[in-house]
Amino acid sequence: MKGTVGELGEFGLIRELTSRLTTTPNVRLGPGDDAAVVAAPDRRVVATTDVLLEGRHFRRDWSTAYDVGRKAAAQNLADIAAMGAVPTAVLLALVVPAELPATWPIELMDGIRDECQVAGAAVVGGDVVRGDTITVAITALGDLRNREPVTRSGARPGDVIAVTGWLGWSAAGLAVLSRGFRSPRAFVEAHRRPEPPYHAGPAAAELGATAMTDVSDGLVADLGHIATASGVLINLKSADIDVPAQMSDIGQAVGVDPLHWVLTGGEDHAIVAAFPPDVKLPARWRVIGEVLKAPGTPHVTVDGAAWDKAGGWDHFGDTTAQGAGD
Ligand SMILES: Nc1ncnc2c1ncn2[C@@H]1O[C@H](COP(=O)(O)OP(=O)(O)O)[C@@H](O)[C@H]1O
Ligand SMILES: Cc1ncc(C[n+]2csc(CCOP(=O)(O)OP(=O)(O)O)c2C)c(N)n1
Ligand SMILES: [Mg+2]
Ligand SMILES: [Mg+2]
Ligand SMILES: [Mg+2]
Repeated sequence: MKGTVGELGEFGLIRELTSRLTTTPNVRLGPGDDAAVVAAPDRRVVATTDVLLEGRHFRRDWSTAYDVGRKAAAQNLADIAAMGAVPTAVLLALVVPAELPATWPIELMDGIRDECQVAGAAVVGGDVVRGDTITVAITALGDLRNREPVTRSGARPGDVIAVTGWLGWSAAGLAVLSRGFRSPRAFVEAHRRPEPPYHAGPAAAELGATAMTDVSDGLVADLGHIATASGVLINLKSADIDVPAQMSDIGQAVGVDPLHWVLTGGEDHAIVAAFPPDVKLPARWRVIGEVLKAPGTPHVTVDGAAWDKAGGWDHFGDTTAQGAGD
C-alpha cells in the first residue's frame, strides 16, 4: 500500500480496513451498515472502552502500528476478561492525520484483528476521522455465559489475593526504551505487546472469585480500587511476589528497584483476584496477599506497611513517580 491516508480518502481507508477483518458466529452483521449486530447469548452485554493516544500510550519510534493494534485491543479485551466474561466484539474509533502513511492504520487494524482472534472476538465496526494526534479508541463487548460478573466490590476479610499473568515486564521495557535502549528484548516486547491471560477471567469466575481486576495502572493502584470498592484492607507479601532474575539485572543496570516495577508497573494486564480462603487454585495462579478488615480507610499495604509512593499510573499525576518511566 503506497501513499497517505489523505490520498486514500475516508472511504478508501474504511474499505482497506474492513476488507482485512475476520468474523465469528456471534457477529450477525459486521461492518458496512449504520451499526453492527452482535449476538448476546447471555442476554446481558459487558461493555468497556479505552483510548490510546500517540505520545502518551505509545510512540511510533518504539512500537510498530501492528504492535499498537495488538496492545490497544489487549487493553480493552483484558477489561472484559476481568469481569469474568468472554470478549465477543470490538469497535475501533480512529483519529489520524492526512499525512500519515496509509500502511500505519492498515497494520494497526491487522494487530487489532489478530489480538481479537486470540481472545475469540471480532472487529464489528468503527469510525475514521482526520485529526492532528493519532488516537485509537476501542470499545469491547463481552458475554457472561450465565455467570455473575466478578466486580471490584466483593472481596471479604479472609480471602486470598492471587494473580496470573505478567507483572512489571511492560514497565521494565518502558524504562529501557525511555533510556534509548532496545534490549533486553523480552521486556521491550512485553511493553510493545502485552499478553493478558484472557482465559483466566472466566476461569476465576468459575473458581468463585469474589473480586477481580486487570492490572493496567499498577498492582498496588489497581488492588487499591478493589480495597476501596470492597471496603477492605489488602496486604501484599513481597516474599511471595516473584522478581525474575533478568528483571533484577536490568533494574540494577538502570538504577531501579525491580520490585517497584512489579508492584506499580502497568500495562501487562495481569489478572488479579480475591478468592475465598479454601479455594483450590490451578498452578498458574500465585497467591501474593490477603484480604483483611479495614481498620480505617480501605487501602493496600506491602508487608504490613502503608505504600506511600504512587501505586501506579495516573494520567493527571506525576509520571516520573509512577514506576513506569523511572
Ligand atoms: N469519561 C468517563 N465516563 C464515564 N465513565 C468513565 C469515564 N472514564 C472512566 N470511567 C469509568 O470509571 C471506571 C474506572 O476507569 P478506568 O480506571 O479507566 O478503568 P480500567 O483501568 O479498567 O480501564 C470504569 O468503570 C470506567 O468505565
Ligand atoms: C510513550 C509512553 N509513555 C508512557 C507510557 C506508560 N503508560 C501510559 S498509559 C499507562 C497506564 C495504562 O493506560 P490507561 O490509559 O490508564 O488505561 P486504563 O487504566 O484505563 O486501562 C502507562 C503505564 C507508555 N505506554 N507510553
Ligand atoms: Mg480505562
Ligand atoms: Mg481494567
Ligand atoms: Mg489507567
